[in-house]
Amino acid sequence: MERARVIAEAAAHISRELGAAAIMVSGDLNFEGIETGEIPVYYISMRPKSIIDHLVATSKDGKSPVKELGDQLTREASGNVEYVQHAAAIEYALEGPKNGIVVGVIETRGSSSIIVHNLDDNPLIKAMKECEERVNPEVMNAVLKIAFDIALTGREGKKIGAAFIVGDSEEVLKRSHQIILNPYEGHEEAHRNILDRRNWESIKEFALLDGVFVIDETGIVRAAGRYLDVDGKNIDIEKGLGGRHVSAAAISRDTVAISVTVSESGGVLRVYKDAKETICMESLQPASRYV
Ligand SMILES: Nc1ncnc2c1ncn2[C@@H]1O[C@H](COP(=O)(O)OP(=O)(O)OP(=O)(O)O)[C@@H](O)[C@H]1O
Repeated sequence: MERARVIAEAAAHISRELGAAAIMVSGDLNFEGIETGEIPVYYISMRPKSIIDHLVATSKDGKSPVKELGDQLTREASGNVEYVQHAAAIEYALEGPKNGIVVGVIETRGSSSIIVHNLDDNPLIKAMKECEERVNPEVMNAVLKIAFDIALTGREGKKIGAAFIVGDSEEVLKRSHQIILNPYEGHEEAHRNILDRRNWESIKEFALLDGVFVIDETGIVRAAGRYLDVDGKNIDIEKGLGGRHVSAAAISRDTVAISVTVSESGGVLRVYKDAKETICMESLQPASRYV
């Protein structure tokens, strides 16, 4: 039997035995005709760039070829685990499995890996769940979906950035002002509710404006085009990030709001809580589901 088939059969067997919630596949593997016991198979998109960078960061410091190969395999294995964690967290935020085991199958030209991953131990999912303790999970979920979409597709073919400050909205409004007229002012709540998908297009449109979105605990957009009047001193975030990220982190220190940002430059989604970056993810194309 060809290698890919053997790997797919083995992954399906492991998944059935462990009662997995999903199989996540990357690479040229065909599950047609393989008994998966109704476990859904997701085809995930390419590895995020950060993981590829990590993989190719080989150190050539005079190590023996065997040690070099060992290091390369370790990097490859940890890169694959990170890749499955990342893809599973994105599917968690979209409509994918919420808990249990996910079996990841990564097929590259040189190697095949089967990774058994417990979603309960996924650091990104844990961080999302911690946010959900503070903000209505449905509201958090809607914000993440919109943010992923903005990170992935931008607007009119251009990459754009955005920031959503979610929860504790009275305090956030007190610590901010409009830089342009608030496009949500005076509109009925039904048209400002982030839980209603029909309002998502206009939210994405207003993401083009300068400033942040302020969203209350029930999902009502209180304002867009809002400037955060916060003190960015002593905010310890990744070097190279500017005003959008510093102010988003600072407002999460000064209030109990959660900040979700999308960077214009790299399409990276970050979440700040209590001034700390708790999530940093490159956007990936949503997986396509096979079963
Ligand atoms: N204090 C603030 N409050 C609200 N919005 C802000 C604030 N500072 C900056 N912004 C918004 O962020 C945009 C980008 O600013 P800047 O490039 O300094 O941030 P950044 O963190 O580097 O973001 P990106 O990675 O997306 O470029 C500004 O055009 C503005 O819309």
